[in-house]
Amino acid sequence: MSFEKVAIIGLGLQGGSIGLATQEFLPEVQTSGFDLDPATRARAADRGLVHQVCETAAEAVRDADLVIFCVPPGVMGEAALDVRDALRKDALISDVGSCKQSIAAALREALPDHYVIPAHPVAGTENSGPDAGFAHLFRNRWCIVTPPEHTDLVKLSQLVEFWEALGANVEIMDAQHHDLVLAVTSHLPHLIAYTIVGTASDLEDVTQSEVIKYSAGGFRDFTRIAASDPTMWRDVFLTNKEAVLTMLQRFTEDLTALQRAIRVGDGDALFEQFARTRAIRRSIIQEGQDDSRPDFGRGDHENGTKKI
Ligand SMILES: NC(=O)c1ccc[n+]([C@@H]2O[C@H](COP(=O)([O-])OP(=O)(O)OC[C@H]3O[C@@H](n4cnc5c(N)ncnc54)[C@H](O)[C@@H]3O)[C@@H](O)[C@H]2O)c1
Ligand SMILES: O=C(O)C(=O)C[C@]1(C(=O)O)C=C[C@@H](O)C=C1
Repeated sequence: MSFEKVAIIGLGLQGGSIGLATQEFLPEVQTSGFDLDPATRARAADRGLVHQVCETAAEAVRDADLVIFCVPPGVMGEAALDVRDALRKDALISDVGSCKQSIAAALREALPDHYVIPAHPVAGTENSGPDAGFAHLFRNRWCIVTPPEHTDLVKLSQLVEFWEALGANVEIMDAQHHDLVLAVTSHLPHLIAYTIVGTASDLEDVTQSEVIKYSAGGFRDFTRIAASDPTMWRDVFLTNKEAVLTMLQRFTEDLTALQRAIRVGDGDALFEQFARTRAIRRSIIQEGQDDSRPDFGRGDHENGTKKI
């Protein structure tokens, strides 16, 4: 492995998982970490999320040749500014943020003299904080790397090698394209889940206890997604605003078309749409991309997504 010391800023789900995975799959690499929250630092030390939990961000990045920011999207820039003067000159800067264009801009503005190669592991759960991380989070999951034009190819291949060592399948993508794709595959589904769970619990003739009692079906899957971290998701929608609004516009048009089909009794239109989406789900399963990985089910780890 090209890196000798990896510093992780933010020791929640992502930071903790990177720390644990690095220790498990790259035992020769030193890991250090910092979190703004003292209770999280204490818990990170108890769980051994990294070899060394530091009291300051500057101390964590000292001598590190890879620094990964694992904080909410809205504070990437300020977290980077915190370490600017303590960084090694040749340290590679990366992150795991869910949106790429605005985070890349914030990191580059804070650290103009460093190589910044952003990344996004498309792997997560609805849990957050220092107890949420686990070493196998990235196994067989995509990690999308969004290098800037004319990036240093050696540094890029080192970062790819790092993520592959943690078990991820790496894809290189343009940041703008990433934000558009993830707006529809990740951000919009979260917005829909937050909306539908809120709507159900707001209904005057449906009590809270009924929402819980009858949520054994499809609705239950929505409640899992809607339990995701409010800080992170507030930041995702504010930092990927344009792409989300574009996709939301398309979604609203399609929803209106279905609404009309129901109103006018157009069963063919409904059947056609549902048959098309069923085929999509089945092709995902055929390609082995469903979420029923043997290491990702109930009981295999403490805090991963449980199938419900
Ligand atoms: N949760 C997911 O499913 C998921 C998946 C892929 C990527 N991401 C991205 O990963 C990043 C982290 O998300 P997470 O799920 O690990 O969140 P998390 O809430 O579990 O962890 C974030 C941690 O950052 C700490 N923090 C906040 N500001 C800080 C600062 N200025 N300096 C140091 N620490 C600070 C918080 O105390 C917290 O412990 C986000 O940018 C998110 O978009 C999340
Ligand atoms: O499985 C989940 O709970 C997730 O929401 C993970 C998920 C996703 O939407 O796929 C959430 C945010 C990310 O940036 C990447 C992964």
